[in-house]
Amino acid sequence: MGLILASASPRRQELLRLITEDFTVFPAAVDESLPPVLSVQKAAQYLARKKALAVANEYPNDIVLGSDTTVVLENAIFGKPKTPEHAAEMLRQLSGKTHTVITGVALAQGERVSSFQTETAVTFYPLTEEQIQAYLATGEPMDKAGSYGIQGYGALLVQNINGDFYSVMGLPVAETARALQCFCKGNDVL
Ligand SMILES: Cc1cn([C@H]2C[C@H](O)[C@@H](COP(=O)(O)OP(=O)(O)OP(=O)(O)O)O2)c(=O)[nH]c1=O
Repeated sequence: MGLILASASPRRQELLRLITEDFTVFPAAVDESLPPVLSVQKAAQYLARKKALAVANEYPNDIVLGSDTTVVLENAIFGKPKTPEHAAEMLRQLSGKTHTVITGVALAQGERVSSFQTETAVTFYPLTEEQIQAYLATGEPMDKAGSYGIQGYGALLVQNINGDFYSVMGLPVAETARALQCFCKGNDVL
């Protein structure tokens, strides 16, 4: 029995390595559309479970970790930008406000699945159009929820966080380590 990370995210791979080097990567290819009745607060955990179960179905003997990070502002989900202008528009909306980054984490083995989510409040400085364009020019926004990376140049946008930095980056490392221990003992994670 091994551990599989069902993620194409290089950040998640980097963060999981803080827990263990002994895992393989098998990105989950799932439809990330959301049921209309699902609240935005539950979307990240819903998608984390969907990713983990999709890969667990392929590898029923292994433990599979799936995760999803969403940026939520005023009850709207900001996913990964489709174009640079879409990214700029997200950053204009996030400017000077506090949003919530929700990261869902799911562990699955066969049909067994257990999950949790963490929420971090992130406050942006008010951003000028010049700052937004300069950040876009780094290329960093394009593969990240909310069009920013707190671990990179995006650090310059952030005035304050309240919660887990690593959860914003893509994986709440300490909680995931403890969840893995619980799951491996046959218990639910939280
Ligand atoms: C908010 C924020 C997100 N991100 C990244 C983490 C995730 O890679 C991405 C959120 O998109 P996700 O859909 O959660 O993950 P992904 O598509 O990159 O990978 P996979 O679905 O295969 O697991 O945004 C950062 O790197 N830094 C940040 O500050």
